[in-house]
Amino acid sequence: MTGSGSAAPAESASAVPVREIVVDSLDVDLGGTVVLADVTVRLDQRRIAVIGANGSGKSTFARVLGGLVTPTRGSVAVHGIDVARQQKALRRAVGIVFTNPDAQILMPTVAEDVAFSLRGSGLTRDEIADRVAAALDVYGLTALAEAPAHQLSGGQKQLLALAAVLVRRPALVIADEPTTLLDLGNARRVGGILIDALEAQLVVVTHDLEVAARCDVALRFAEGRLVDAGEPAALIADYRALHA
Ligand SMILES: Nc1ncnc2c1ncn2[C@@H]1O[C@H](COP(=O)(O)OP(=O)(O)OP(=O)(O)O)[C@@H](O)[C@H]1O
Repeated sequence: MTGSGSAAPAESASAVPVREIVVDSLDVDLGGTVVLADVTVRLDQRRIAVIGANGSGKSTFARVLGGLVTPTRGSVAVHGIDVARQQKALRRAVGIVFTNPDAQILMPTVAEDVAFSLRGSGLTRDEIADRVAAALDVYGLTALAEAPAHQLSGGQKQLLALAAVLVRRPALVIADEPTTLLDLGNARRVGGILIDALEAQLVVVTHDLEVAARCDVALRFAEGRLVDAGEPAALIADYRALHA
């Protein structure tokens, strides 16, 4: 299909219902450049892959969904939340994992950084401690709980950033190249968590076509336009053929 219309619904791996992302005639101009043009799509699948060439607009699309870039024209609703008008509700609903984890580390130690995500959550100290311990365990960071966060390796920081986002249990997780810095074992660990175990809806921007293939739907951007949306296997085969 072309850049407008609905992506074909795909079966969700999770029994938990997901809500919808509705993008209507979205344009984004940045610094006088058209970065996204006329993007229209409805997404109710749980795992959504965003692929395409460097500079095609993938990260900008993800940043719009996360409220970090404002639409120039058109509208975007994430689970019924207007991204341009309801920033506070959007921040509660969405967790964003950036490519550069340094930008997300806010506290001196690993455990404090994960706990910081739960400030204002209404949980008791004990509940926070339990959630933090469980998150550190899932990401293999327990032994580093008291380590200075800024001294971790790049891959360990990536795991910490994921733990700090997912501990809040957001309804939508946006991950921009989440496995870029990870070794094979940790890439599998993170892929397993995001793709297989997560109950939240996931938008993952990735150049890793194996990750994209494991999603329920894939979107392909080219030169700021959504040029393909649908079942990942066929879409990826077409994309590979373009570069054969
Ligand atoms: N703040 C900005 N001002 C002007 N142009 C921008 C800005 N941010 C991004 N762009 C441009 O928008 C285009 C799309 O960028 P974007 O980061 O969304 O692409 P991408 O598909 O995620 O690329 P990559 O795969 O390389 O990460 C690029 O040409 C980029 O230079």
